[in-house]
Amino acid sequence: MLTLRGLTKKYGAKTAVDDLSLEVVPGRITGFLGPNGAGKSTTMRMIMGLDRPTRGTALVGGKPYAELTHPLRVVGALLDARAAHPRRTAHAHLLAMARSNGIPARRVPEVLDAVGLGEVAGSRAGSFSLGMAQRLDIAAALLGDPEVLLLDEPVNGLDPDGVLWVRSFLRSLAAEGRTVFLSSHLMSEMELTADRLVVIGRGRLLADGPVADVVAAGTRRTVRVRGPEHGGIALLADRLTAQGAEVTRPAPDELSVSGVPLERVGDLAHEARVHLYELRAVQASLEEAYMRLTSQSVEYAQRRTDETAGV
Ligand SMILES: Nc1ncnc2c1ncn2[C@@H]1O[C@H](COP(=O)(O)OP(=O)(O)OP(=O)(O)O)[C@@H](O)[C@H]1O
Repeated sequence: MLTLRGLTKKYGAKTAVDDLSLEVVPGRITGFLGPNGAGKSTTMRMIMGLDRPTRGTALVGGKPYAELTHPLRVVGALLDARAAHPRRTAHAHLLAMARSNGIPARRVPEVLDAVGLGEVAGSRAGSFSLGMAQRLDIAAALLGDPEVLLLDEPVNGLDPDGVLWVRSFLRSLAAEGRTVFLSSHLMSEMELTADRLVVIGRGRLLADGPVADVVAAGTRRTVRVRGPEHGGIALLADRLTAQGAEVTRPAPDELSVSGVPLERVGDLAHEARVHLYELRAVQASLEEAYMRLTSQSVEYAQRRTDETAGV
């Protein structure tokens, strides 16, 4: 369990993390989303005792990190990619970590096998591909068999096989009852991986809950309608607008309707004697919800404009 209470970090006049309170529960993968500069890394650093909060607390398994007797046995983290020295073998890297943290040496082959690196234990970390290096960093995080795992952008730069492996491995760790907290910019990946989501913007909490709830809260339901291009669809658009619906016409035979339930759209079409070819509720994506939730919180508005221009 990870508990943040009123967690705040100021750098001079800049508030990087602003009164953040949340609980990250065991047995689930909780995704940590936010635009650049939202405060994700600062939050993770405070949890790991690498940065001191200006106010508030971050508790890991009920205690601040600094008060943990054997921190690696409580929380494992992947904050910087390629943490191992390139000349060290995977085995030697983990053994050094185990020794300096009072962890039995037998854990080293165990975690190497768990991440699928057992056969290359004697190879130098510098010869590893990005995917293998990522597995080694995850093995290091698992060394103390911790109940809490913290991962900052764990699939950054990985190929599809690597992404799939990380996703299923994290799922198995959550299924063992561990608390898995991971940040990512890849919203589509979060939608597939996370059970719960915490969204922040400008250091403040914007949403916290199951993925489906966050999507529902961040988007408006839309109804897609297709009908006869000439006459019918325009008539229906007028009727819908008169009922207070927000209507756009993405194609000559198509309407996108919000603010009116799907059933009402069907009834209005019937009353207006407009034949419909299609009437369906459009499933909003996490991406859409995220853009809406964070639209007021991006640090560099130009960056968001650039990002969306290509969509
Ligand atoms: N050491 C520091 N000194 C001053 N300002 C800092 C420092 N570290 C972070 N900040 C600022 O705090 C804010 C939050 O930064 P942080 O790196 O936590 O965001 P993030 O959500 O991890 O962003 P990204 O996704 O870009 O890594 C930013 O405005 C950043 O410029």
